[in-house]
Amino acid sequence: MRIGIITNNDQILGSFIQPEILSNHHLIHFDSEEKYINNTQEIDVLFVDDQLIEYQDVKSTSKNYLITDQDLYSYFIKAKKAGYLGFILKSDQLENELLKVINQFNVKPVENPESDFSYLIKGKSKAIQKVFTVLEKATSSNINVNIVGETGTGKELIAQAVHQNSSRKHQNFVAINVASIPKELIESELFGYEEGAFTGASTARKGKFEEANYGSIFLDEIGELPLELQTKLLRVLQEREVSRIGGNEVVSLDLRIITATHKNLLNEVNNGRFREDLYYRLLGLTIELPPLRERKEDIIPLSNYFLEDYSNKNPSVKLKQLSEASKLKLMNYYFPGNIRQLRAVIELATTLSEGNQISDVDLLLEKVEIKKDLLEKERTLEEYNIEIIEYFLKKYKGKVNYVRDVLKISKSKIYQLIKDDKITR
Ligand SMILES: Nc1ncnc2c1ncn2[C@@H]1O[C@H](COP(=O)(O)OP(=O)(O)OP(=O)(O)O)[C@@H](O)[C@H]1O
Repeated sequence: MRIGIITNNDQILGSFIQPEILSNHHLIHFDSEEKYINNTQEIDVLFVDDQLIEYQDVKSTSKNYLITDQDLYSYFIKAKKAGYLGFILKSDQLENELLKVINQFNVKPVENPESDFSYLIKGKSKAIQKVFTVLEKATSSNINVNIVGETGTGKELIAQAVHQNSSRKHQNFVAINVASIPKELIESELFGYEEGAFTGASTARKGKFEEANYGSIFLDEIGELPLELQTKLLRVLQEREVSRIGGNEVVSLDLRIITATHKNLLNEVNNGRFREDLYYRLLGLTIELPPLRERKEDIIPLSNYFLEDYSNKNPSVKLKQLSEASKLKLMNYYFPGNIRQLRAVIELATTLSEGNQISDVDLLLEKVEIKKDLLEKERTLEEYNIEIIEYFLKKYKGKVNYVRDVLKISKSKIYQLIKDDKITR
């Protein structure tokens, strides 16, 4: 049995309810950000702060209660009409009232309330179970976490799961994608600046480290951090303090650092692109997210979850089922964009399909097409090989692992061709 509370009012969790008191129950705190609210379908009993009433779709399967400070009959009627079973008042009795409602549903305390990740991360494959085991270790300590996986495998989701299941869950989770910020802005984004620190710094601004203090910071694509900033980051991590650009004040840091990369960082170290000392500082626990094609048993459960999620978020969209042919098509596809691509394909198919079923033609999967003129010129077999390998290497943006899997050839063969200048990446 899972209990949820949606509120953006810290007071409710702060002064009225001590989170530890409810921690025997599976209390999940959502804030007003839509992404959390949209994750409430699997909650059994949900308490919603009345200030957020318009955000919450009470058609979800949970039993919904309002938390309100308006003891008004008309309000009660409104809540009933909106599908709420009742309401409890924001008062110093709030905690008792909450427990009364919970007990009414015979909610059994869960044995280990900190270790259920399945409300956020879907999938039942062995690979994902292994991820859950490492996640459990990560959340019960303050260790750094490093997530490795191809694009779209769920690295950011895992980072959120680490944060939301840790003792820091009521503090900020701040994510920053190093690769998406122009090089010259990364430093001020991470460390902040004082007014007048440089031209254009008309007001002082906190950096991401300060924003994340007491919570967690997620440094996505850390392998892209320029070398000079790696030195500064190392200093911040060693001294556990930060000061803004152009400032003298030092802020002590108490946060968890979660990093992610699609690159093999050790290779980057060996190639002199990543500082070895920083690599070891950040190392901590590593969570490897396998590509979707290596956990095929997750494809259909994930597809069903995305179908449900999409129709929950768009009340005018009916929940549709996958036909047998469409399941087969999904199972046989390669998914270079992993789970992100699967989600997009399913959402588009829902829109394209007529009726209650999604057929295989509704699933638009990018095809790998060999150039038509391939056979027009005469070549040796070796030349054909080179042309095909080069074609796929370009298609998959230089990702040798993809090409290896598609063409079933060894990585060393590809690297040899690159080394011999027979193909370019
Ligand atoms: N196990 C999962 N269960 C449900 N949704 C998932 C799962 N894994 C990934 N997703 C969804 O797939 C999409 C991509 O995930 P996410 O952004 O976490 O990937 P990423 O590895 O961080 O990608 P990138 O490397 O491109 O930043 C998101 O919409 C996320 O919610």
